[in-house]
Amino acid sequence: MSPRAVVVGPPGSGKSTVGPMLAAALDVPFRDSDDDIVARTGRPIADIFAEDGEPAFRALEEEVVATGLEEHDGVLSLGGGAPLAPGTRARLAQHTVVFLNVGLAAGVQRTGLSTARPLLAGVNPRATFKTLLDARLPVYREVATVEIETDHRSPDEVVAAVLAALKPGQVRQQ
Ligand SMILES: Nc1ncnc2c1ncn2[C@@H]1O[C@H](COP(=O)(O)OP(=O)(O)O)[C@@H](O)[C@H]1O
Ligand SMILES: O=C(O)C1=C[C@@H](OP(=O)(O)O)[C@@H](O)[C@H](O)C1
Ligand SMILES: [Mg+2]
Repeated sequence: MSPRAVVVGPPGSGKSTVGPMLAAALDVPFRDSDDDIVARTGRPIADIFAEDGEPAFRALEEEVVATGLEEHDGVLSLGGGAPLAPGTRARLAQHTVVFLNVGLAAGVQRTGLSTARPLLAGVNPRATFKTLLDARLPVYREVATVEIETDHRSPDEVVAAVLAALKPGQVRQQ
Protein backbone atom coordinates (compact mmCIF):
# COMPACT_ATOMS: atom_id res chain seq x y z
CA MET A 1 0.00 0.00 0.00
CA SER A 2 1.20 3.48 -0.80
CA PRO A 3 -0.36 6.97 -0.83
CA ARG A 4 -1.74 8.22 -4.14
CA ALA A 5 -0.16 11.55 -3.28
CA VAL A 6 1.84 12.99 -0.38
CA VAL A 7 1.33 16.74 0.18
CA VAL A 8 4.19 18.90 1.49
CA GLY A 9 4.81 22.64 1.80
CA PRO A 10 5.15 25.52 4.24
CA PRO A 11 2.59 26.27 6.94
CA GLY A 12 -0.41 27.99 5.36
CA SER A 13 0.16 26.49 1.92
CA GLY A 14 -3.10 24.60 2.37
CA LYS A 15 -1.95 21.01 2.95
CA SER A 16 -4.65 20.32 5.55
CA THR A 17 -7.34 22.17 3.57
CA VAL A 18 -6.60 21.02 0.03
CA GLY A 19 -5.55 17.47 1.04
CA PRO A 20 -9.07 16.30 2.00
CA MET A 21 -10.55 17.99 -1.11
CA LEU A 22 -7.98 16.27 -3.32
CA ALA A 23 -8.74 12.95 -1.62
CA ALA A 24 -12.47 13.46 -2.24
CA ALA A 25 -11.81 14.29 -5.90
CA LEU A 26 -9.73 11.10 -6.27
CA ASP A 27 -12.27 9.11 -4.19
CA VAL A 28 -9.60 7.93 -1.74
CA PRO A 29 -9.21 8.37 2.05
CA PHE A 30 -7.32 11.29 3.65
CA ARG A 31 -4.77 11.40 6.45
CA ASP A 32 -2.78 14.28 7.98
CA SER A 33 0.40 13.57 9.95
CA ASP A 34 -0.42 16.29 12.49
CA ASP A 35 -3.81 14.65 13.16
CA ASP A 36 -2.06 11.29 13.54
CA ILE A 37 0.34 12.80 16.11
CA VAL A 38 -2.55 14.31 18.09
CA ALA A 39 -4.48 11.03 17.94
CA ARG A 40 -1.47 8.99 19.02
CA THR A 41 -0.41 11.23 21.93
CA GLY A 42 -3.77 12.68 22.93
CA ARG A 43 -2.08 16.10 23.06
CA PRO A 44 -2.20 19.22 20.85
CA ILE A 45 0.90 19.92 18.70
CA ALA A 46 1.60 23.16 20.60
CA ASP A 47 1.72 21.27 23.93
CA ILE A 48 4.17 18.70 22.54
CA PHE A 49 6.48 21.52 21.35
CA ALA A 50 6.18 23.40 24.66
CA GLU A 51 6.54 20.44 27.01
CA ASP A 52 8.81 18.01 25.12
CA GLY A 53 10.65 20.36 22.73
CA GLU A 54 10.99 20.40 18.95
CA PRO A 55 13.46 17.47 18.65
CA ALA A 56 11.00 15.16 20.44
CA PHE A 57 8.21 16.37 18.15
CA ARG A 58 10.36 15.76 15.06
CA ALA A 59 11.23 12.21 16.17
CA LEU A 60 7.56 11.41 16.72
CA GLU A 61 6.67 13.07 13.41
CA GLU A 62 9.21 10.97 11.49
CA GLU A 63 7.74 7.77 12.96
CA VAL A 64 4.15 8.78 12.24
CA VAL A 65 5.02 9.82 8.66
CA ALA A 66 6.88 6.53 8.03
CA THR A 67 3.80 4.63 9.21
CA GLY A 68 1.51 6.74 7.01
CA LEU A 69 3.72 6.17 3.96
CA GLU A 70 3.59 2.42 4.58
CA GLU A 71 -0.05 1.88 5.39
CA HIS A 72 -2.10 4.71 3.85
CA ASP A 73 -3.34 4.40 0.28
CA GLY A 74 -5.03 7.78 -0.15
CA VAL A 75 -3.81 11.37 0.15
CA LEU A 76 -1.34 11.99 2.99
CA SER A 77 -0.69 15.59 4.03
CA LEU A 78 2.43 16.18 6.14
CA GLY A 79 3.21 18.86 8.70
CA GLY A 80 5.28 21.66 7.17
CA GLY A 81 8.55 20.61 8.82
CA ALA A 82 8.29 16.87 8.16
CA PRO A 83 10.61 16.82 5.10
CA LEU A 84 13.41 18.32 7.23
CA ALA A 85 14.13 14.82 8.53
CA PRO A 86 16.67 13.10 6.25
CA GLY A 87 14.97 9.73 6.83
CA THR A 88 11.65 11.16 5.66
CA ARG A 89 13.29 12.68 2.58
CA ALA A 90 14.76 9.28 1.70
CA ARG A 91 11.34 7.62 2.10
CA LEU A 92 9.64 10.32 -0.01
CA ALA A 93 11.93 9.48 -2.95
CA GLN A 94 9.65 6.47 -3.59
CA HIS A 95 6.43 8.51 -3.66
CA THR A 96 4.36 10.97 -5.65
CA VAL A 97 4.93 14.22 -3.75
CA VAL A 98 2.91 17.40 -4.33
CA PHE A 99 4.62 20.59 -3.13
CA LEU A 100 2.05 23.30 -2.39
CA ASN A 101 3.99 26.55 -2.44
CA VAL A 102 2.98 29.83 -0.81
CA GLY A 103 4.75 33.19 -0.78
CA LEU A 104 5.64 35.23 2.26
CA ALA A 105 2.64 37.60 2.21
CA ALA A 106 -0.05 34.96 1.69
CA GLY A 107 1.66 32.52 4.07
CA VAL A 108 1.78 35.08 6.88
CA GLN A 109 -1.80 36.13 6.21
CA ARG A 110 -3.12 32.56 6.22
CA THR A 111 -1.30 31.51 9.39
CA GLY A 112 -1.57 34.83 11.24
CA LEU A 113 -4.81 34.25 13.08
CA SER A 114 -3.92 30.84 14.46
CA THR A 115 -1.97 30.12 17.64
CA ALA A 116 -1.75 26.41 16.76
CA ARG A 117 1.68 26.67 15.07
CA PRO A 118 4.30 27.11 17.80
CA LEU A 119 7.12 27.88 15.34
CA LEU A 120 5.28 31.02 14.16
CA ALA A 121 4.12 32.16 17.59
CA GLY A 122 7.06 34.53 18.29
CA VAL A 123 7.17 38.32 18.23
CA ASN A 124 7.90 38.67 14.49
CA PRO A 125 6.03 35.96 12.58
CA ARG A 126 6.86 37.59 9.23
CA ALA A 127 10.64 37.37 9.81
CA THR A 128 10.26 33.83 11.15
CA PHE A 129 8.21 32.84 8.11
CA LYS A 130 10.82 34.32 5.75
CA THR A 131 13.66 32.42 7.46
CA LEU A 132 11.57 29.25 7.32
CA LEU A 133 10.79 29.69 3.59
CA ASP A 134 14.44 30.43 2.71
CA ALA A 135 15.65 27.35 4.56
CA ARG A 136 12.94 25.00 3.36
CA LEU A 137 12.25 25.81 -0.29
CA PRO A 138 15.22 23.70 -1.48
CA VAL A 139 14.06 20.86 0.78
CA TYR A 140 10.52 20.88 -0.61
CA ARG A 141 11.87 21.06 -4.16
CA GLU A 142 14.20 18.14 -3.50
CA VAL A 143 11.33 15.82 -2.55
CA ALA A 144 8.60 17.11 -4.89
CA THR A 145 7.42 15.49 -8.08
CA VAL A 146 5.15 18.47 -8.81
CA GLU A 147 5.06 22.06 -7.47
CA ILE A 148 1.84 24.07 -7.38
CA GLU A 149 1.65 27.79 -6.61
CA THR A 150 -1.27 28.57 -4.29
CA ASP A 151 -0.99 32.36 -3.72
CA HIS A 152 -3.59 33.38 -6.27
CA ARG A 153 -5.68 30.23 -6.29
CA SER A 154 -8.68 29.26 -4.18
CA PRO A 155 -8.53 25.79 -2.58
CA ASP A 156 -10.81 24.48 -5.39
CA GLU A 157 -8.43 25.93 -7.98
CA VAL A 158 -5.45 24.36 -6.22
CA VAL A 159 -7.16 20.95 -6.35
CA ALA A 160 -7.82 21.40 -10.08
CA ALA A 161 -4.17 22.38 -10.65
CA VAL A 162 -2.92 19.35 -8.71
CA LEU A 163 -5.19 16.98 -10.63
CA ALA A 164 -3.99 18.45 -13.93
CA ALA A 165 -0.36 18.10 -12.81
CA LEU A 166 -0.70 14.48 -11.66
CA LYS A 167 -0.31 13.13 -15.15
CA PRO A 168 1.30 9.69 -15.52
CA GLY A 169 4.78 11.19 -15.96
CA GLN A 170 4.69 12.81 -12.51
CA VAL A 171 3.29 9.80 -10.66
CA ARG A 172 5.83 7.43 -9.16
CA GLN A 173 4.59 3.91 -9.72
CA GLN A 174 4.92 1.53 -6.76
N1 LIG B 1 -5.57 28.46 -1.61
C1 LIG B 1 -5.98 29.09 -0.48
N2 LIG B 1 -6.50 30.33 -0.56
C2 LIG B 1 -6.88 31.00 0.56
N3 LIG B 1 -6.81 30.48 1.81
C3 LIG B 1 -6.31 29.25 1.95
C4 LIG B 1 -5.87 28.48 0.82
N4 LIG B 1 -5.42 27.28 1.27
C5 LIG B 1 -5.58 27.30 2.63
N5 LIG B 1 -6.12 28.47 3.03
C6 LIG B 1 -6.39 28.87 4.42
O1 LIG B 1 -5.14 29.02 5.07
C7 LIG B 1 -5.20 28.53 6.40
C8 LIG B 1 -4.13 27.48 6.57
O2 LIG B 1 -4.46 26.35 5.77
P1 LIG B 1 -3.99 24.88 6.14
O3 LIG B 1 -4.68 23.94 5.22
O4 LIG B 1 -4.14 24.63 7.61
O5 LIG B 1 -2.44 24.95 5.77
P2 LIG B 1 -1.28 23.96 6.14
O6 LIG B 1 -1.87 22.64 6.55
O7 LIG B 1 -0.48 23.86 4.88
O8 LIG B 1 -0.51 24.64 7.23
C9 LIG B 1 -6.62 28.04 6.60
O9 LIG B 1 -7.37 29.05 7.24
C10 LIG B 1 -7.15 27.80 5.20
O10 LIG B 1 -8.52 27.99 5.11
O1 LIG C 1 6.33 23.95 9.72
C1 LIG C 1 6.43 23.32 10.79
O2 LIG C 1 7.55 23.01 11.27
C2 LIG C 1 5.19 22.88 11.47
C3 LIG C 1 4.01 22.92 10.77
C4 LIG C 1 2.72 22.50 11.36
O3 LIG C 1 1.91 21.91 10.33
P1 LIG C 1 1.29 22.74 9.09
O4 LIG C 1 2.40 22.89 8.07
O5 LIG C 1 0.20 21.87 8.60
O6 LIG C 1 0.83 24.05 9.61
C5 LIG C 1 2.93 21.54 12.52
O7 LIG C 1 3.38 20.28 12.05
C6 LIG C 1 3.91 22.08 13.50
O8 LIG C 1 3.35 23.26 14.06
C7 LIG C 1 5.29 22.37 12.87
MG1 LIG D 1 -1.61 21.32 8.20
